[in-house]
Amino acid sequence: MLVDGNQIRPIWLDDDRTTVKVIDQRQLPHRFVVADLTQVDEVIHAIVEMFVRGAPLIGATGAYGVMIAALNAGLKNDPMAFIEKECRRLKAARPTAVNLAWAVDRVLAIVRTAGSVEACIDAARDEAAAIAEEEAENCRMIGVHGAEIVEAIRHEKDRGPVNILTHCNAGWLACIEYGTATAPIYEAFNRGVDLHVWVDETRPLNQGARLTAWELGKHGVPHTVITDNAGGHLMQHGRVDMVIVGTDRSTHTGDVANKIGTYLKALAAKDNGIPFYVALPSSTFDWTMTDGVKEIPIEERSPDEVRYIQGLADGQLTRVLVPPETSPAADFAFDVTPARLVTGFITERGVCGASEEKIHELFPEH
Ligand SMILES: CSC[C@H]1O[C@H](OP(=O)(O)O)[C@H](O)[C@@H]1O
Repeated sequence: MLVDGNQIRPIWLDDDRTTVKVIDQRQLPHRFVVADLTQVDEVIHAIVEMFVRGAPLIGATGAYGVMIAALNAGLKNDPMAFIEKECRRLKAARPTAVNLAWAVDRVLAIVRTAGSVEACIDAARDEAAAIAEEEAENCRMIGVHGAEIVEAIRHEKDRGPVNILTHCNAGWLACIEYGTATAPIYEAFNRGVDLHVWVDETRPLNQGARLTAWELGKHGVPHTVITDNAGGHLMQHGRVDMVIVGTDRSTHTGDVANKIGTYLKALAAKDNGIPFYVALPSSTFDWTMTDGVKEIPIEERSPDEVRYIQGLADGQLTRVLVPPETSPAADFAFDVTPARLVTGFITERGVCGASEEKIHELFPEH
């Protein structure tokens, strides 16, 4: 994506072809900081602490983590055993986004057949790069297919912009390029469609207020940051025409795990007859699980993410305590929206209904 005249991605390989560079998203929008990852522990730390986040980006980061494991395997007595162990650690970094395990397993399968350690390094590097490029193209196509929906809504309206509500950050900062939920927004905006985005702040880490607002602003997309609880009110008053969100893991039966609060937006959309779309590359479908509410693991993170909020004060990034020091807190990072509340999935192959039958029509190979 173009940011202040520079084409950048949230992750890239340094010219040395061994150092993985990532934008430290914890510090956006107020600080643009790049972190260097050269050790598997650093990759795991970057995923756990959310330097990088978002299913496709977590997957790409895990993929490059396999390359780093191979780079570190050379001095080990049993390099392959070392790589296998490091892959298990990488996959355990965060439980909900299916892309992490999918990407690590895909690279590891190639590495297992590579032979020498040098060959393992090259194979891992090439497969990680391939995953990144495939996901970038998948997100571009999500934008192409999703923009058709936005344009159709624009034509149905007699006046005013298409008002789109999105939750959390399913933008290019969560991917490689374009984003998932934001891809149709960027594509429709680039086509000249009059649109506006309601950006849920998305407590507790404010991925919407911090990240979605930042990237939409950099692209010049009209947007308004709102509290997480304002969406229902706006829907009741006809100020939301569609909802587009991303997902960290969606079952092949149509249940959608996404940032906490998504389920409540889907309920409000259903109650107000507003289309609720989920944008994802097929790498984010879970082809084994059938009941998302029962089966999808929901990450619980440190209560301090709820108790403290970060912002800019006197030019300094500052954390402040919100509840009483003595009040316990709980931080459920995701929830699951049942398929019955989902209008459709926007994928790289097109748009389909949120049912096993319709998903498998689009992806018959699964
Ligand atoms: C395109 S996946 C984006 C997805 O990931 C976010 O979670 P997190 O910021 O914790 O990685 C959120 O659920 C987004 O919708």
